[in-house]
Amino acid sequence: MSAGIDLDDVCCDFGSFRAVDHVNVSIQPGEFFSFLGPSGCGKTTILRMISGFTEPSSGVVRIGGKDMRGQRPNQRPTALIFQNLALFPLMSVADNIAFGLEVRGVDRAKRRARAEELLRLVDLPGAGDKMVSQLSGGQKQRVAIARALAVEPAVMLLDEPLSALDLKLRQHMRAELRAIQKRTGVTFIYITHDQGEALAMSDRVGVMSHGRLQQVANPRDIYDTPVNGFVASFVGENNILTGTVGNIGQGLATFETALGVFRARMPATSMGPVKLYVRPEHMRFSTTPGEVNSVPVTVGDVAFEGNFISVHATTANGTVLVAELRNDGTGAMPEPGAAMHMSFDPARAAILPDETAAEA
Ligand SMILES: Nc1ncnc2c1ncn2[C@@H]1O[C@H](COP(=O)(O)OP(=O)(O)OP(=O)(O)O)[C@@H](O)[C@H]1O
Repeated sequence: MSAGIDLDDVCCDFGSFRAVDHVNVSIQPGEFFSFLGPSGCGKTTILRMISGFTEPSSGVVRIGGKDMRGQRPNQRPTALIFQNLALFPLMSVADNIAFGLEVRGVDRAKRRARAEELLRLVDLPGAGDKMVSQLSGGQKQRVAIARALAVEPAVMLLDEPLSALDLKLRQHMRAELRAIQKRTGVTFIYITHDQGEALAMSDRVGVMSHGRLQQVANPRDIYDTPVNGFVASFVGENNILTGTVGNIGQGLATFETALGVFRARMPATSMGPVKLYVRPEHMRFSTTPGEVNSVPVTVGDVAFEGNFISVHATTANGTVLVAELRNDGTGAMPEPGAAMHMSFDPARAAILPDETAAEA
């Protein structure tokens, strides 16, 4: 019932502009896979090439191992869900869900039974007789998913389906979508520019920039071990320092900056420019200098955010460093104006090819 998808060296050109640039990825049957990236990076174009609305300029899309060249959208085992749901407002919920089955000539009793089954699946049991106009945004979204699932697609393609919903509902629907995907076992391909959505729902995430797939990994690895400055900066926050690499050995390197010499992981030797990236939650404060990677600072803004405390501090040369401290009552809590030391564990900092280099 679910199928894998292979994008084999796929490119898509619009005139002289290359929107998708040599993308290679294999998505497993039953996987929840997200393409994550900023506006214009080529996500929708990838989805359109999978669904058949756009043909690749070169390369091959395979669904369930089958070459899709020449296969029209309605010949592909895919269903597409957009932000604008295009439900029929004057039809009942059940008729909306069963619409695709009616087109295929399935009889009324079977359509109704299938609609009820799908309503239970999306957690709207008994809502079949309601009109679409009586539903909330989140309920409409679930009806749209049920309607797409009615025709038993092997692959669901979701194009920012939650972006029209308010924040609370969006967060709730993340868990719903994930649960629906697990229950059905259908392959979900989800595109979004919202890192929180991609990280929370996906088995794996493909981060894109300028038509290129920068990294494909599970959410934890995307966040903890980004391969370059673009991924590090697009997914989460960072303190970023410029400098030059000194000695390299056993995965760690020294990095000479205007603030002093630091040690950090260097996952790959890069021929181009590199920068040092440290996430705010890995910065520590102390009243005495730390043993490694320590820099004296003057504490600036201390913002209480509930579960964490965000602290800005300034070094002697005016560089602003940001820390996020857990609000758990442990560790020295910086006070505005205090002279302190900030430090970070070398294993928690990375020297990576810099952002502009990754995007070039
Ligand atoms: N039919 C087209 N003709 C010309 N250029 C196009 C066409 N479709 C897309 N593009 C361009 O290709 C690039 C990628 O577009 P795409 O819609 O895939 O991006 P996206 O990552 O989905 O962005 P968004 O998040 O804003 O939807 C953009 O620069 C866009 O302007």
